[in-house]
Amino acid sequence: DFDWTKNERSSFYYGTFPTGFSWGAGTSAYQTEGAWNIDGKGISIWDVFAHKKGKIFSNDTGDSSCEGYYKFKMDIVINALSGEHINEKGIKYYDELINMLLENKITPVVTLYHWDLPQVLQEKYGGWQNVSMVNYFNDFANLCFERFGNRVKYWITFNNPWSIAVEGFETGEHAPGLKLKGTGAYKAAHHIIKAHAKVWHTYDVQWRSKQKGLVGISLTADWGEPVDITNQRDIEAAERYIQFYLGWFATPIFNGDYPQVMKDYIGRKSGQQGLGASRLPVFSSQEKSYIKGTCDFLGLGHFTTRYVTQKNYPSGLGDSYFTDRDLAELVDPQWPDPGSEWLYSVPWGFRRLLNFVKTQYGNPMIYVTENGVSEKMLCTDLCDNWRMQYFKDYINEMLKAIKDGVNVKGYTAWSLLDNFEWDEGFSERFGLYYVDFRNKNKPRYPKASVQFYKRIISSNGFPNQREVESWKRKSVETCSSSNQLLAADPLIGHMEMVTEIVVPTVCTLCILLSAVFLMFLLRGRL
Ligand SMILES: CCCCCCCCCCCCC/C=C/[C@@H](O)[C@@H](N)CO[C@@H]1O[C@H](CO)[C@H](O)[C@H](O)[C@H]1O
Repeated sequence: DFDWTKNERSSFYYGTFPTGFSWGAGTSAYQTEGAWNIDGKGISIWDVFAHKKGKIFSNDTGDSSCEGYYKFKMDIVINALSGEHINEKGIKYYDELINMLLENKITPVVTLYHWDLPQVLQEKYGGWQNVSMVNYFNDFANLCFERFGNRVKYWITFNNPWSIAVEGFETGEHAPGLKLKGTGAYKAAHHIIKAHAKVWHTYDVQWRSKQKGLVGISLTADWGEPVDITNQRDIEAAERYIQFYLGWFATPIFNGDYPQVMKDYIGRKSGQQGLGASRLPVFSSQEKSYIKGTCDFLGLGHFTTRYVTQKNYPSGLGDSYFTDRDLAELVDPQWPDPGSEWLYSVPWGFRRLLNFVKTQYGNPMIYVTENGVSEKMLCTDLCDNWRMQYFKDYINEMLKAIKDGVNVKGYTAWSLLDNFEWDEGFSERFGLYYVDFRNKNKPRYPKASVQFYKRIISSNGFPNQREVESWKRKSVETCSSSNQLLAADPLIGHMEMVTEIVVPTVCTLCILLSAVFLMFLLRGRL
């Protein structure tokens, strides 16, 4: 069992990762591609949500975003870190993307669902509130296995189902923007877990022997640390925090059913509300055994930590996912928080979370799929010291976890590029590369952190103190010149406008005027 009382916070560990450890940087379709209505692409729930006024910071949309649909070839070069109707143009785009990744010796790890459900499925069936999504998602996954599976060997069914369920159907901050408090998130999660399991079985039965790939799911979770490690009630509250976050999805997939503590708490509160059944749906015994074991590897997204303490929420006063947990979340004001208001840098929480996964789910193979830190929109400093510090410390805690025996096989930094940060629009930047969204060409500029991350990758870790300390210095040296280029960008943008709009317009006018003048001249002569 996980030992809650052991909280060792050791100093920096110099050493390297096991040979063959994988390194990467992540992106997602809606957040980077743009081209929202091009080449026959259907409309997704995020297209519709972002077009509604007042849903996204500054009413930003992902309509053009980083223009990744057009610029992916360039992005692959910079990433060289060491239904019924099938849209063939879309298939061609992903074909080329995958081929180009492979040509550049980058292994594609493909996420089938990163939140952009076709809007038609939302309108017709209620999206993830409806069990019919299980079959639709399975058809889609099957098509992807058929078309891309000869080249893609790592498949992730869902990215961060916690956010899909809670932010999409409980708080309504994400698409489809529904506030079905205390029921919607549980129902969505139930169907997502079933859909995941079905897709894993489809791969297992129809494709695995030919394609020899792996299918996993990517779960995101914060770490929850008891406020008082000697207080049993705080320890139990912290464990509930994790079980309602990670365990909600991981326990059915690894152990066959929802965490007991979720069944107990939601069941009791539903009873107190006078409901005949728990708001947490129930898996039949057949479903439990079908779902159990449907994970070849666990993708793990992790960004931050909370202190947790017991807090009772009497039933009947606005029941929700949040009040079902009977806990309060706290943060230490000393923790650095450079960007998103929910994101505090607490590296030691990462090692604790990884060890929790090891003890709870039988030490599965883990790929860290998302980990990173943002800065606010107005920050245009490419010398991102705080991000270098974040990556250095979080990656180091992951290394310590590997030394503890956790089976981590790879790490993906979030994110390759600044991009559309969901309800925060473009106001929070997570990228290793800065994207100038003011310029229609969306130029990319390397931040110091990408140089730093490249050094971690090429050394496969942190060889010794002297070398690691020199990395920051060297990375900052290169970012000052990029800062100058970025500062000149409005000027370049202005010059581009002059060459692309003003000059052609003036030339056209000149030609027209000359033609009119010539006509007058000829008329006079005749
Ligand atoms: C008792 C009542 C309390 C009510 C409190 C309600 C407030 C809840 C708000 C929840 C906000 C959680 C925000 C955290 C989200 C992250 O886990 C999530 N963003 C991680 O997902 C990935 O994030 C990346 C960067 O943010 C990136 O956008 C990626 O696409 C996501 O997968």
